[in-house]
Amino acid sequence: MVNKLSKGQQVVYVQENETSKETITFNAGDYKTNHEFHWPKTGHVILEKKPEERTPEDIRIMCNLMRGLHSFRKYSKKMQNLIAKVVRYQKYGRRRVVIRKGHPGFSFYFIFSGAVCVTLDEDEESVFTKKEVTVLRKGVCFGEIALLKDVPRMATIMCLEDTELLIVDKDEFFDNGLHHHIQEEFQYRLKFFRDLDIFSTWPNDKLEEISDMGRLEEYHYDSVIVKDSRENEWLLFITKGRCDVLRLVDLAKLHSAQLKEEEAPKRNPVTRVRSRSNLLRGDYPLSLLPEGQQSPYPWLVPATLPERPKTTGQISRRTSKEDMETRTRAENRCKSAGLHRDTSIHRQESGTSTKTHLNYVSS
Ligand SMILES: Nc1ncnc2c1ncn2[C@@H]1O[C@@H]2COP(=O)(O)O[C@H]2[C@H]1O
Repeated sequence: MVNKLSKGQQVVYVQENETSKETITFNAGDYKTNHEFHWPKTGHVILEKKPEERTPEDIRIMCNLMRGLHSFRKYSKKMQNLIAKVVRYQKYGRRRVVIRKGHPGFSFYFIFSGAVCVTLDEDEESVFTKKEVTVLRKGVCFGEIALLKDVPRMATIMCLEDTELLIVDKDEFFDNGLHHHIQEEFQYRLKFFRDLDIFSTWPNDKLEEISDMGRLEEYHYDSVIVKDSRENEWLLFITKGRCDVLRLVDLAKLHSAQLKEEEAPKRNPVTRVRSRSNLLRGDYPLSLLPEGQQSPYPWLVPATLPERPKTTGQISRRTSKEDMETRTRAENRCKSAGLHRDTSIHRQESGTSTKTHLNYVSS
């Protein structure tokens, strides 16, 4: 059963109940608020009570509040009720260390608001100077490894801003069977790695080690996974879906293009265009060549390109269709002249889903 609500000028269709099999006919993400909610007063009142004093109504309210956290939603209804019964609240300020690497583990955490950083470094302050760091935000849970494996904490977790955490302590974690769900996720990751050819010669304990340190993340269509791979400290494995690897090079800055141009000033009728536009400080990006304009590199003949696959990520997001075609033509001209490409695209796939699931391993 689908309900119709009006939202300003738009009409929004929503599922009436959780068990309905109807698919939503709009992208829920378009309506997501950017406002981050803090733990409300009603929640504080409930969490001040001891677990045994919390009423069914309290549990219902708690579950509603926690269902905004995707790691909480993964649990069954029954398990959600159990978590809501035993969870406690704690707020940490910026720079506070929640977990320190090497210490024993006593609790498991859900982030309700704010952001924390994961670091394997001895000096946790490095998170404020490193370019690329692992940040965990609202909805993510952490602190499961030390509890499950009965080992010291694998990493230090430090708050990047004021952060609200909902905490399940070790005894409740096991008494309520929370570890089963997490163990299943561990098994899934380990099996994934074991089935990969590149790890076929790895011993089990090493595979388990990288699998434990891995994270499973989910990305929606058209979202950027890594902005700059040179700054990235992770090895990424696609477990489901597909993504493009894009390389952007600013043609206007290409030294080799400049050299070619300087080598053939007489043959190059487009020097005119350059001085007229005065845009480019010496370089002439082929992508800016107007349609019908004679090429500055007459030996380059534009060829018809086979249709390119639709790309996700920055290029398709930033450029219009025309922009994309111009870019592709330019790229082709460069390629046939042995110059640099302005973009290079490698498609990486696993399955055909529009969502991409990644298994991360820190390098
Ligand atoms: N590489 C990582 N990326 C994100 N989180 C991690 C990473 N390694 C460890 N963690 C989390 O940080 C927590 C530190 O305490 P635990 O080892 O108990 O559990 C760990 C995981 O939940």
